[in-house]
Amino acid sequence: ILGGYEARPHLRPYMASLQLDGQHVCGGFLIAEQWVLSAAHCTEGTNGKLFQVLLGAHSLTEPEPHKRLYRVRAQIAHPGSNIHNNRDDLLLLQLEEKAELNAHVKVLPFQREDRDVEADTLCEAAGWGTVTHSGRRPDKLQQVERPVISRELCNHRTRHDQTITEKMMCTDSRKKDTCKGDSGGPLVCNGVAEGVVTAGSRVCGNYKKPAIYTRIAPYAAWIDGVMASAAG
Ligand SMILES: NCc1cccc(Nc2n[nH]c3ncnc(Nc4cccc(O)c4)c23)c1
Repeated sequence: ILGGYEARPHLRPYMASLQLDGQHVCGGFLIAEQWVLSAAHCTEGTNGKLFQVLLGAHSLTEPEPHKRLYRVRAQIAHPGSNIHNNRDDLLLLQLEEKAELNAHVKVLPFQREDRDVEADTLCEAAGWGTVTHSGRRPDKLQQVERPVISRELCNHRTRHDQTITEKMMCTDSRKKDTCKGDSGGPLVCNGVAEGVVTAGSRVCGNYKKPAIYTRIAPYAAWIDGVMASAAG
């Protein structure tokens, strides 16, 4: 997160850190007791290795009550996701067991009504992604508030030039923005997860390249289907 600030500890008890060999790779969030939603691009370069999912954390390194690392039973990328574009950039992770829910570990509801969030709506992104252009990684969860911008503006040829589909949304990226390692985290508007951070052009903090999110509502049926079929 560029231009943000340290989150109030455990005020975002749905936040997940997707890790490989103890290293934060991407964000994610708890959508059900045994399921985390993240971004398919997070699996690039992982050589098919399964993530471990850290829940209940504020600091990535310090011991904290309710902080727990979960093994992953299955990682299911959306069938339409691919390395060449940002379409269908969603990843479902089934935890080895149901997460122990408590004050520090909670499920975040996601939007099921497929309707655009109005431009200028203030939403929040959070994550352990880089906090400087030189790539400094924070130990503690960061957050930033960003206004939604219209798909029309985001699709302008000087911005993302007609690549933003109706299954994506954008926020202003002037100075304050999501960045490397924030992918997979939720964009929360009025307490509901409306989007999942996708890297897009990978640029951070430049107003010419607004932040892009995969809208969740268009994928509600896919998400429900995967969770139902893997249940038990
Ligand atoms: N703001 C959109 C967004 C959301 C999520 C991730 C991203 N960026 C990135 N995702 N993956 C990456 N691998 C390498 N570099 C990256 N961006 C980067 C790194 C240093 C300085 C800088 O200005 C930008 C990214 C960008």
